Amino acid sequence: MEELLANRYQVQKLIGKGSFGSVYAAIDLKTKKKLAIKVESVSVSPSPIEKEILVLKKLNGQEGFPKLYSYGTYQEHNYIVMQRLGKSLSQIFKDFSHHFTIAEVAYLGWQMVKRIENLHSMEFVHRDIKPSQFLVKGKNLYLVDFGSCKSFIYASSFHIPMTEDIGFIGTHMFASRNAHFKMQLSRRDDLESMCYSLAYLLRGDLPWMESDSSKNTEAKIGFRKINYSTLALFENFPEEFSQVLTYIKGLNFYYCPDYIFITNMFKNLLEKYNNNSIRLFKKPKTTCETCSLKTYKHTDIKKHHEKVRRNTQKAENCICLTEESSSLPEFKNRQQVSDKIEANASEILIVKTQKRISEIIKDQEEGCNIF
Ligand SMILES: Nc1ncnc2c1ncn2[C@@H]1O[C@H](COP(=O)(O)OP(=O)(O)OP(=O)(O)O)[C@@H](O)[C@H]1O
Repeated sequence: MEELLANRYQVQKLIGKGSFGSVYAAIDLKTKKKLAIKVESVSVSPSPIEKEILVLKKLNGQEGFPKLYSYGTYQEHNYIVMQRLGKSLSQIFKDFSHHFTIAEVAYLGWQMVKRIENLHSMEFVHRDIKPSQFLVKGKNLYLVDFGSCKSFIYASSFHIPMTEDIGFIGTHMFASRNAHFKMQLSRRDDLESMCYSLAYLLRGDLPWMESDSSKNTEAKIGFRKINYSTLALFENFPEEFSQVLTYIKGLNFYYCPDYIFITNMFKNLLEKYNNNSIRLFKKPKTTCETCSLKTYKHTDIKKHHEKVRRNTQKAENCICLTEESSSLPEFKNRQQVSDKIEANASEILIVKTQKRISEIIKDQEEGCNIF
């Protein structure tokens, strides 16, 4: 990948890799805007990027979808220049040690339905809904990756027919049951995958995934998914989640889902559970396992350790080692200083005692009296 694309976009670093392409952070030298550039080889056919351009153009930067700035072909690669967004839900879920509250998942459900409804209103089905396709920026959730999209309307007003044997489309873990049957997918399937994404964010796993990856073939996962009951999937969680999935599972291939019904279910849940406790859009404080500071705000652990190292050096070089010391204005963590003093003091005591004992033994050997 060249560092300067189309004489305007300065490519900075790789931020994500998908099955077909790579996504780079970049900067527009003209406007100074922070951008993301998705790149894929021209040899990929049919080209997911071409489909993505078509969908992004139609979405036209609506709330919750990345803005499209430019696209083209450059040195055997197709590329899209778009708005740069933040972390994906799967990355944030990891940052929160795979634990979201019910209010957080209900909030995400509410936002996800809005995005999916919006995409459907443009006559596209996404066909690969999963947590990593939702990116956060500011207080908004964005839906990305439109390479698997399909228009479900043809000749201006006809719904595509329900055909079979179209091949598997999507991601095994989150795909709808119809996807495992290789059936043509419609609006209901995006919503089914959304429910599996929410189940994953509530539970931290999905029951059809085995730890032994050889057991996770498309057919085996499909079989387990079909036989797993909706109630069992959301056992121990508010019934609204299973009610939504039961409703979606009952939808006809051609049917326009009742998005308001689904949205209201999540809104009700938000009212029941404390919706002030949503942490998703704040930077998490994480427990650091490798050093003495309990929490850190830096998302970059290297930066965090560098700071701890600098602070520790200051403590070691300090002359006045008392907790109240005013000679350490820049050293914020006084507790750490006092812990260090205690550790140093007991070490000195041990050395002194050992020295004294060896002196006593020496004196005894030389026949001195000890009082
Ligand atoms: N606009 C963006 N801003 C910031 N990061 C992005 C953006 N678009 C995508 N990414 C990051 O790049 C990763 C890969 O992007 P994307 O999913 O679009 O690629 P893909 O090749 O279509 O992936 P796959 O086929 O595996 O779903 C995403 O998970 C996300 O972390």
